[in-house]
Amino acid sequence: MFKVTVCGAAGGIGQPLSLLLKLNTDITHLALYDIVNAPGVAADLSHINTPAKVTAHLKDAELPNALADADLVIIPAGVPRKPGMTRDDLFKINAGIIRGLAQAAAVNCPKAFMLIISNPVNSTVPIVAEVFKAHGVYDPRRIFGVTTLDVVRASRFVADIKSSVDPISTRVPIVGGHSGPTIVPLLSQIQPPVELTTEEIKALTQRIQYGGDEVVKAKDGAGSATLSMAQAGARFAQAVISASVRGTTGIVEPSFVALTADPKNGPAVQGQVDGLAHFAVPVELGKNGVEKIHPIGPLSDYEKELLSVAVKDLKSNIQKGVDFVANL
Ligand SMILES: NC(=O)c1ccc[n+]([C@@H]2O[C@H](COP(=O)([O-])OP(=O)(O)OC[C@H]3O[C@@H](n4cnc5c(N)ncnc54)[C@H](O)[C@@H]3O)[C@@H](O)[C@H]2O)c1
Ligand SMILES: O=C(O)C[C@H](O)C(=O)O
Repeated sequence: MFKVTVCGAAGGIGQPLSLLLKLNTDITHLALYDIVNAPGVAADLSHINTPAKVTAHLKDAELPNALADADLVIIPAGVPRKPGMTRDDLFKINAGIIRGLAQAAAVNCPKAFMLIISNPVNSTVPIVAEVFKAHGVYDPRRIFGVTTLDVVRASRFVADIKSSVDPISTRVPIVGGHSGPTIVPLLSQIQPPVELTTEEIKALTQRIQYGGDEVVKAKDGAGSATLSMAQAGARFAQAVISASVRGTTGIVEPSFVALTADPKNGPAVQGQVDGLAHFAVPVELGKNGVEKIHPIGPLSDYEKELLSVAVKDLKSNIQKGVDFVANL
């Protein structure tokens, strides 16, 4: 039995993400929550002949039912960017939405894996962590900021300029956070290795850091990435589910997590990033969520510069989330 709840299930990400989750045969119950249109999405998906039972949960009164006994909660609820906006501009609206959903999750499914997609991820993940702390149910191994889209894009963008590169199997480690300069691609560590010139490294780094803006611009006011995000979110959910339900070992995915999630290796990363509480790192998944935080590895001088810029922004983004919960 494995119940997944999608909060924001009727949205641009929520609908294709729920479709991909309905196709996941490890899921036995898919609960779809939104403040609009959840019944329509649920009725539609419930006709697909896969095992998951689909239930609809509309508006506040249905939130406890949606979350009750969930094993995994994935949250793409909230507003997306329009051209000219930064992800941080979304804080004003999304912080309150995430806080409310986290409060309900802390009460109704305190042991669930929490996968946060809503922006600004650098602040919304600390909000969820602080709410869980306030309820006395915090387990840093179970709260994840979904940064998978950055690595999905990065492998595709490398393949765009190197025709011999397989975009499916090529892995580009990305550390830091999920917004412009906090996204730090480690192109010196691509696996399998790819030879890149200094110009190619700079151009690729810029494109990976601002990949989200490409979509926002192309959608021209109609939102941000939804379909690629749904694929990335389903991939990350599958990774967490495979490690926890099937006990599959050796699954490594990037995620924005608390460095305390791995008391053995987290402090080593912390030493490199000036005491940040949260950081996007390659994470090895296990039965309880974060099993191991992988080291950042040796960085080129260029990557070290990028990292020092990222750390400054991250510090204030994280503090903003922490303060939002503290100043209730
Ligand atoms: N982490 C990432 O890589 C990544 C990628 C793309 C988008 N995003 C973010 O995901 C979020 C959603 O994007 P979208 O394009 O799906 O937006 P959208 O507007 O299409 O959908 C958002 C959905 O959330 C619902 N919603 C609003 N308040 C809610 C609440 N209190 N409870 C439950 N549902 C609520 C809305 O009704 C809507 O259906 C945005 O914040 C966006 O910036 C993150
Ligand atoms: O760019 C955005 O605002 C959405 C998302 O964070 C993305 O990276 O596509």
